[in-house]
Amino acid sequence: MTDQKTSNELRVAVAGLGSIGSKVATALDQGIEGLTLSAVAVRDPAKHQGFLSGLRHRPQIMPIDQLGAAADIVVECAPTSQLRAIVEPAVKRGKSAVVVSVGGLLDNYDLIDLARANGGRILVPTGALIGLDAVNAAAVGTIHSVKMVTRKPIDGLRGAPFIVQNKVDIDDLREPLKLFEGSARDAAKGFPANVNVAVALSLAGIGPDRTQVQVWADPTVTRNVHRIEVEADSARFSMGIENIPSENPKTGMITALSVIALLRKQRATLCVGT
Ligand SMILES: NC(=O)C1=CN([C@@H]2O[C@H](COP(=O)(O)OP(=O)(O)OC[C@H]3O[C@@H](n4cnc5c(N)ncnc54)[C@H](O)[C@@H]3O)[C@@H](O)[C@H]2O)C=CC1
Ligand SMILES: O=C([O-])CC(=O)C(=O)O
Repeated sequence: MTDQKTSNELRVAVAGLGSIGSKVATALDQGIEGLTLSAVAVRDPAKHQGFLSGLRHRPQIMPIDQLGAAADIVVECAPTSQLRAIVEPAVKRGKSAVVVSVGGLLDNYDLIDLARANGGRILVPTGALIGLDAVNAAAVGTIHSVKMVTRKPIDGLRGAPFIVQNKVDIDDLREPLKLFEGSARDAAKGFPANVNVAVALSLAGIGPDRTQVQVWADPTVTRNVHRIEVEADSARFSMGIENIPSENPKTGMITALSVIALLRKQRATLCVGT
């Protein structure tokens, strides 16, 4: 597919049609002002035939690293391991990349310089979190501290590298267990599919080394619970969100909705919130 445009609509490509990507693709297909779903990348096309046939306008299926040539905005909805293959070709061409695997940005920080050098953009939605508008605003002044506590049901944590490497048995827990306490950077290494939110929070505020994170395995909760305390020279605020897990137990349902809300803002006449 060439990079030629046929209308003023922004062409959007979705990389990965899992829990987040399938909802984003559906919303685009149903209509978001000024945006068209132009392409998708999937690992196993046969698995997604039913879904793609149900769309009103069938997008092209392309290899993940070619989406950047076929769209104005590429939405990364894949595992962290695919982040670079998705974002690099887009920002190199001066396009925008929406990134949900935010933790992966920490190991690929040069992508931000690459985007800057080529007029590209990297957009991080608030995702499964809350209040990044307030954190952004507070960061214009001075933030003294940001603390976040994440509690997830056991199903949402199984297989995390921290748990596997430290051989922690979480299956028979009867009460909450604090698994980790440290920086957002280290939390992302230990729990790459669980604390993208902590990295997004850190990038909005005081960075991945100063943002303090706790991760708890909690058999008493059924939702992914995040509580945040911010102490700044302009304000002190506490925020909390209790996410209903999607069909992927690690991922809160609101994450896809946050991406859709961000896409709606790209061409909306009225934009509310920063
Ligand atoms: N920023 C945030 O607030 C949040 C971010 N996330 C992150 O978002 C990402 C996506 O999450 P989910 O949709 O729940 O994951 P998912 O596992 O449901 O979907 C990922 C999809 O990517 C596909 N995929 C993998 N390799 C591919 C390739 N080479 N080409 C094309 N497709 C490929 C998989 O087949 C799968 O369908 C994850 O990294 C997750 O950790 C999740 C929750 C919150
Ligand atoms: O969905 C959530 O609650 C948060 C999550 O998985 C992440 O940040 O990776």
